[in-house]
Amino acid sequence: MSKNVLLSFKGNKQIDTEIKLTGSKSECNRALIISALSKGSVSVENLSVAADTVTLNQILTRLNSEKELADQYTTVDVGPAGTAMRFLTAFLAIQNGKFSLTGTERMKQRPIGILAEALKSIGGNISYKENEGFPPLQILGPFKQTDKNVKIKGDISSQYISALLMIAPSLPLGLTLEIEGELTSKPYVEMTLAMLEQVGISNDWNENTITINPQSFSTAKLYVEPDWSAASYWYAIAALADEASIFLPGLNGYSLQGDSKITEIMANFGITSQFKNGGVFLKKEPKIVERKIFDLKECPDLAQTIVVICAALGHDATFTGLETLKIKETNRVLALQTELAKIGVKFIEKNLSYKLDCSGLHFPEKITISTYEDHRMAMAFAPLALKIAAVEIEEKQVVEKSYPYFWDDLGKAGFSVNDQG
Ligand SMILES: O=C(O)C1=C[C@@H](OP(=O)(O)O)[C@@H](O)[C@H](O)C1
Ligand SMILES: C=C(OP(=O)(O)O)C(=O)O
Repeated sequence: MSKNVLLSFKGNKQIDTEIKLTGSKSECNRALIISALSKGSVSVENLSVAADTVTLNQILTRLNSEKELADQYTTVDVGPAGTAMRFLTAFLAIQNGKFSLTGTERMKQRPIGILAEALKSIGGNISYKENEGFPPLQILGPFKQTDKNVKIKGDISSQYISALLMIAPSLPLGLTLEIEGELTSKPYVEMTLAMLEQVGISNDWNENTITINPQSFSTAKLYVEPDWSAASYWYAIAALADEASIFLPGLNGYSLQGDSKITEIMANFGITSQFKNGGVFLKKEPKIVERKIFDLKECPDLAQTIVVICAALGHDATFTGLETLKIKETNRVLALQTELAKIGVKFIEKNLSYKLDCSGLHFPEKITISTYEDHRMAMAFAPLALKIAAVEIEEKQVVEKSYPYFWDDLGKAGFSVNDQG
């Protein structure tokens, strides 16, 4: 099977297309955990085809059918899915079985200690099977809650907090979570609370403390919106094309997803977003880009998209709020630095901010982009095919994590997409 894909865009760089995006993996993975905790009273509509969601769904379905085997060890492998790892750590901690929770080699380098220790502090029986603070984990039930108060650092990953919030209503004492330090990726915590509210779970968020009392889930349907992080690549395509008119059905202006901020960010680049006919229309208007500073603390998954857009447009800029990028699917800072160097662009780290220096920007005839097991490296660099005659993206299957039909959709929009050895 071919591993790489070669992209090009022949003729005028005009994009006129309609792309139906799959559901948000963040919303789906919350919906699946909430549905499992609700013991069936909550159902999910518009499930994503993202591999991270398919994996979590399969795991939860299997766990449900194996309940009677509570004395045996169950190995649960989340692959590269960060949300599945974090959400399942909390979910499994309150089940009756014995679990070994693991993932890819990269997952074993992504920290879990903050969440595991928080769960241990309220009665969870969790230990590290290899390295202290990292997966794989051994998780043993049954769970006996010993405390309702948890302190948790907020600046490493918001997923730890979301994981705890989702189990909170099912705990005999509920939970009072005190977030220490600055909260990163805050819209994802708001998404968790909003989805819990949709199924009848109330919360009290006061400054840095969130309380959820023991409550039962109402009978409800959670509807999953298409993925705004995936939409960001279409904004990038619009930004790099000469002309663009793109319709993305199903997206709306009142999203739970923080990455919907892409509409606002891309307005700076002349890409307008008009919500009508049940979706969003992107149009490219002539515009001189003036914005020089981008703070992406609330939308870290947009970082690669926006950095590559700026680089390709030769737009020097400063980025902040990227502290968590080094512990995602790959060290995204290093990956960006290495790949941007191939077009002469520097991404310089200085005092918690990053300067993009495009003074050496050049477009070679052909470029090959490494993806480091990171779907967003592949998708963020693919739009460069509107500027460079041939763009080869390595390990094309990485996109499956969140957007399996990405290459097909590029083909639909007029890119030529050819498998390479
Ligand atoms: O809760 C979620 O669904 C996510 C939260 C974010 O992670 P961090 O909170 O670790 O930044 C984001 O990067 C990830 O893709 C999905
Ligand atoms: C960081 C991401 O995912 P996760 O943390 O869920 O692996 C992502 O999708 O960009």
